[in-house]
Amino acid sequence: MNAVSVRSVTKTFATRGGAVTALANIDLEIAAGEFVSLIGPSGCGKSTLLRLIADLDEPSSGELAVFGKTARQARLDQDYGIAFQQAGLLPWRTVRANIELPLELHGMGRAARRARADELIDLVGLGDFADRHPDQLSGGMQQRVAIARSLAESPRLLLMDEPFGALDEMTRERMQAELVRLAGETGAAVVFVTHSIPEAVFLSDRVVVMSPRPGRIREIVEVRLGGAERRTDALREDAAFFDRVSAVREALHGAPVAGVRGVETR
Ligand SMILES: Nc1ncnc2c1ncn2[C@@H]1O[C@H](COP(=O)(O)OP(=O)(O)OP(=O)(O)O)[C@@H](O)[C@H]1O
Repeated sequence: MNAVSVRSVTKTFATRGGAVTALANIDLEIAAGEFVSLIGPSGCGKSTLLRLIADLDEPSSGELAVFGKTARQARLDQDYGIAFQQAGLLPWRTVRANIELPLELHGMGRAARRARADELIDLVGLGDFADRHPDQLSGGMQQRVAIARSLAESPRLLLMDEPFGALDEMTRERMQAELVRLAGETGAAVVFVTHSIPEAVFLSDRVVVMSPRPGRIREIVEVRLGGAERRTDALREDAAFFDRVSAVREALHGAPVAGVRGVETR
């Protein structure tokens, strides 16, 4: 059964200036365990698509399934972890308590919760900050807390909207490698929104290239550079990697040049 199934989905927003079609006729199947990135010019509907999958909004037409359930049922069953642009942390809770929150809500015992949170804090490199509050952290650190929280229950689907956007380049590359490893180990499918072509290529099995408004899928680029063990710094220097980066870039530039605004090509 596929992790995500999007069929003929359209999303229109009513605005003061009239109806805005954010997504037009999107069809996309994401297999269990598959890593798929969404990339495209600013405003092409990447976040909207992710929000529909997460049941934070509803399609205007078409159908959407998450592990064969409605998006709503999947949300109620908490079948996925979410890490979005805004970290969405609770300001009155410490880093550790924020990460423990989903575990607490699901009735995990105190000791097990603490052990799991410590593991995740270690993973995102916040060992010295476990007892701090979000307002005592940088934006990038807050994002790392949100990522740790999304991983807390080893979900079989992760929905991530530019989760590494505020990270410095070194941390970003380390987190990319960790995310690939984690997704591989837990068999989680990932839907990942990014503006960075190299990031999309490094992480993904497939890169979905979207066109400017109304957002459509222009092309799906197969990447498949190998398992987590191959996703090392060496891969970033590899000819196969550059080849896929070029393929995604060309797919994006199929648009008028003005259309690629907002996409990092570094
Ligand atoms: N709640 C809303 N009401 C009205 N219009 C909206 C709403 N949410 C999104 N839109 C519009 O839908 C389009 C797609 O927005 P979306 O945020 O999904 O794009 P995006 O590809 O994620 O952009 P970015 O890369 O800049 O984050 C945009 O034109 C946006 O203005």
